[in-house]
Amino acid sequence: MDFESLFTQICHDLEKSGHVKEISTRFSTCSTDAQRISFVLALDSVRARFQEPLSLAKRAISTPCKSQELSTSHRVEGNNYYQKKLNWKAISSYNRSLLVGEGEALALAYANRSAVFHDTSDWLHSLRDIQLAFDHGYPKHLEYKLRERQGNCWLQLGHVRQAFISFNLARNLLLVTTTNAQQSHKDKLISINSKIVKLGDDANPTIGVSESNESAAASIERQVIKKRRTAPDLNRDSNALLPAASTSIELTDSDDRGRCLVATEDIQIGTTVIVEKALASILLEEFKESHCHHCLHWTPGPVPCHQCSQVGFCSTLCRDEAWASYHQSECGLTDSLHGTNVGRHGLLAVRTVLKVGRQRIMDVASEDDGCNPAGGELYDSTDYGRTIHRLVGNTARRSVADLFRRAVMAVYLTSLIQQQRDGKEDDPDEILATAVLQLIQSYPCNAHEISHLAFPLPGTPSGPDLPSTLQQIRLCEIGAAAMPVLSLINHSCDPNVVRDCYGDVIAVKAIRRIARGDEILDNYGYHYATHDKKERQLKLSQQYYFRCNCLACAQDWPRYEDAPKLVDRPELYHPIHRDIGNFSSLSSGSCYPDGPAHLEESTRLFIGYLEAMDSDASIHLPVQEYSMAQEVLKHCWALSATLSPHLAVVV
Ligand SMILES: C[S@@+](CC[C@H](N)C(=O)[O-])C[C@H]1O[C@@H](n2cnc3c(N)ncnc32)[C@H](O)[C@@H]1O
Repeated sequence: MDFESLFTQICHDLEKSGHVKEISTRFSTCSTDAQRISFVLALDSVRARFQEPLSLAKRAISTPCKSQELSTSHRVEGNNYYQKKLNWKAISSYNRSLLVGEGEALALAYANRSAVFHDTSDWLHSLRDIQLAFDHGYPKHLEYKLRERQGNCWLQLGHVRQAFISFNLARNLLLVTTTNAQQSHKDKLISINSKIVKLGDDANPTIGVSESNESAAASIERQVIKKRRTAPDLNRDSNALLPAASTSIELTDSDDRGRCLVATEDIQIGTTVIVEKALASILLEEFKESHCHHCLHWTPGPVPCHQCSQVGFCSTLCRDEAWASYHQSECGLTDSLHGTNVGRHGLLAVRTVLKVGRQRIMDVASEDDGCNPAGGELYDSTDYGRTIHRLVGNTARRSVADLFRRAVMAVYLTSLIQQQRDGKEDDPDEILATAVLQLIQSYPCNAHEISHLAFPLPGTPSGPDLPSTLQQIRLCEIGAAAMPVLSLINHSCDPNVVRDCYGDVIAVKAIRRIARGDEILDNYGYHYATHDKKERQLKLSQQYYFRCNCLACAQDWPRYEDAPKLVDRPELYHPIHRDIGNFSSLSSGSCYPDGPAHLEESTRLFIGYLEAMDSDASIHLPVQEYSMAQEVLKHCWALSATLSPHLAVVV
């Protein structure tokens, strides 16, 4: 149930009771989040209003969400698309069939999806789906088909022995099938025999068939995981006190903006200074069919959760890791949680407490001395207590009404995740609710967006006949993440670093020259080139509670379109415009995977232009060409981080 409606009802109840003023005065005397939670928990009107949504959530959790019938209908829809060669649409229907499938329906959907992957030369995903079809009890009398497909995939991947094993299994199965008198079976047998003969004696394996198949399944899974784009390495050794960052930066304190990161040496444009994996992350609901619920990487063929029909994973490894870590506590509740409409920060807060676990949260609460030291001690991204727990929440600057609303939200979310299948009635856990309250204050000022480039796909209105240019590629927000080290970076409307996402890992690169001693500055979504000063200042003060004093604000720089051009420097102006024109007209064909030589070339070119402008004392920002060169560079990096055509929402 939607939290805002619930909260409005609670406020009405309080007004009707005539106690609003008194409650507000008493609530304003609470000085800690623990006190705020205890206060809300003691209000009968709040508990009473929670009863209905909580029993609905409990019912949802115990309602079976897998359905053979629904799975079959999505599969049949997929088969129709497949026959019409609408491969992406077929995959999308099979994905849906798999999310809701169980038993044989699951096996059949995996098998059918493997056919599309096979036909689109995605041998690895085809092999993986074939294996999963067997694991879920694919009918024996049809197995020969999958074995032959499996043999083809192995062959294409250069694994001749595995191909030989699969073709032999296909032949043996065909020989014993009852209908082998049919002509089609005979033809198939001849074709498989000829494949086996072609492979020759060299391929004849010495190891047992079942043993090799088992290790093959593990190796397929490893290969699927290896296909994910990985972040670049840090430019230097990792900083001993700040392991996600390089020794080129360190954590310190500033007079007016709290903790900050500064350069310990001159940093060149393009240098990777931070590579951090999220302590916790969430995927937005609309991407559940195209991205992994756990690592947030794009996947053409998600593997569903064993129990619920709401989430998919890029691999069985991610599925098992998520289950062991947090998914078993939220399984069946994801629809109820999304239904609260509390937004990404509320959902991320819930995910964080589930992932960290009650015991650790309790330990951290008891150790908390309220200090927030900068530097001098280890700041490890995996350590909730020393990092995420201590993020700036701007509590003192929040109004009583804002804190009350958040405290009620924290209790509601905590009560939801405490709903159990066994029907036990638990009182809301104060420790967890307090942690959630702290996070829903700090995340709006600290959490990071996870984004992914979306390409138009063949078969969508914008492709494939039209060359899809870079303008058609959109940066989509697909999730949110808690990144402890990135959360130490302060804002500038003219930042010197940018972020690139590799699933739930973010790499931070210099987009300007950074001199030793300079602060590392990111942009919180309000850049001088795109938003004017008034709007920036307003948004930053509303969400982040500070007044920006960066150079762009101090000198009130014009936005991009009103900034001067470098016309009096033809030796830079002309080549920059020429190369931007060349870059923009690149077709998607050359942007797509695995041969991004032109991206490296463009990256090198535009770093060169930015270096030239940075080192020329006669060029003063803002300058249009500087912004343009930065934009191209950001685009090159984002493309290199994604580079996979995918099913996400596009244009
Ligand atoms: C993501 S945190 C940055 C790290 C923070 N300084 C700390 O001590 O943890 C965001 C908060 O830092 C402060 N901040 C960020 N940029 C700032 C700036 N340019 N000027 C003043 N305060 C800033 C604001 O309090 C903001 O809510």
